[in-house]
Amino acid sequence: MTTHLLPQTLGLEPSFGFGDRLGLATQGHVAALTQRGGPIRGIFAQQSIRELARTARQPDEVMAAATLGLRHADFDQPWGADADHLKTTADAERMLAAGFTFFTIDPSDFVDQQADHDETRVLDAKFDAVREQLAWHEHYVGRVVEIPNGPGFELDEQTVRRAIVKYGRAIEHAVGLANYIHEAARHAGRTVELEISVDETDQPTTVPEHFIIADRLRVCGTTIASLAPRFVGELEKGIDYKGDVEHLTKTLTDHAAIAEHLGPYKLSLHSGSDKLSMYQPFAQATRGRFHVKTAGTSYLEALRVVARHDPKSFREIITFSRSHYNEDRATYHVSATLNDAPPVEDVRDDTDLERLYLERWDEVPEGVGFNAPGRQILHCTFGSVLCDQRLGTILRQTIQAHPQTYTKVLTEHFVRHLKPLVAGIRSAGTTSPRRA
Ligand SMILES: O=C(O)[C@@H](O)[C@H](O)[C@H](O)C(=O)CO
Repeated sequence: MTTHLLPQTLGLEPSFGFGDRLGLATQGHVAALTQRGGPIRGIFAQQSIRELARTARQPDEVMAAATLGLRHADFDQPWGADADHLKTTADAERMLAAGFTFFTIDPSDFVDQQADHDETRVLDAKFDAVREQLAWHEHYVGRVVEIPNGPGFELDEQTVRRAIVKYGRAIEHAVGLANYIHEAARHAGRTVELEISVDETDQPTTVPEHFIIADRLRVCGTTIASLAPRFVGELEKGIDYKGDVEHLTKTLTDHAAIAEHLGPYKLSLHSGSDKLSMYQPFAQATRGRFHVKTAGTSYLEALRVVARHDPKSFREIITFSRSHYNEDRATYHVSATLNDAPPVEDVRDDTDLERLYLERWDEVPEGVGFNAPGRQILHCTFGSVLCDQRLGTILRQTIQAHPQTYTKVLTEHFVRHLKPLVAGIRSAGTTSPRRA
């Protein structure tokens, strides 16, 4: 059976990112996608520059691990490779050289988040400072926007000024980096696709802001495969969605209508691990034009293998992770504190300890609110554990000694993720491109 050993662009097909911080998870990822992925394509090589730095890995190691896992699994479908959260041309060069095909541009360093809170006097001063450079203000003020099958709104002066101050420089940076990536890929004889991610802001991306971002990209000739807005609610690492799913669904429908009208392009869900209550509405509202990005949850399932085969080392990893959590959580959206989960010495039973630190949303007894601070403490400290000579070695050796267990727990875990996504595609009545 021939296999697709090289990643390729996936276009508008529904896709799912299986970030793998150990480089040992691909076979479990493939098993889950093959079992319950339906029309969803897999992105089996996915790491952000931040993850590479925290795990001291190189892009070509990520690509090699995914390719090896796919070869062992005899995988014969198209797949993608996501160079995630790129901020500079140097980031892009590294990932292009390693053969990545999907480039996620992260212009968040140029997003002025304070604009959401600035009083008019301050906002006007900031706007006056950029109005010459970002001379597209007149193009939007007073415009009445009617999106087919979507929202209608008027772009008043304050809305446009705030959007320009908040996102204007970020859009310019994203367009510049997109042009660089396309030119570098052309020189290398490669085909690539782009995502723009503005998901890591404190405030949600409003529908008018999304419209202005997408329309500027269109006017500048920047074609994207996907866009990652900051959705409403709380999308914390390693746990389910926190918020009003009904309100989320309404905003997803609006965002999807803009993507259809100004693209088409996919909506991308970052921190997509374990967002079980989001998946069906997300897939349905986008009518299958979505990308879901996960990474931390595969690392947590690796710790589950240690919990089951070497509980003593699992205890040591928890204690070590707790000692690093307050520092490592700095760039991640999490709410757990060390007081929310007990130190290992307070939990005698090993099974209880696995449940306390690795409990999943669908294992929570009916009526008990899902909150998993232990998951967040372990999720954010992946880099410290993997780079610790002793514990990183124990973790890798345990997985290599019990590959079937890792494949089993990953398959079970990602089937839970994929089932609601496929159900959402089907309930939207789309006939997403069938597998070749
Ligand atoms: O930790 C990271 O930097 C990545 O996993 C990043 O958060 C990624 O974009 C993501 O959201 C995966 O869940």
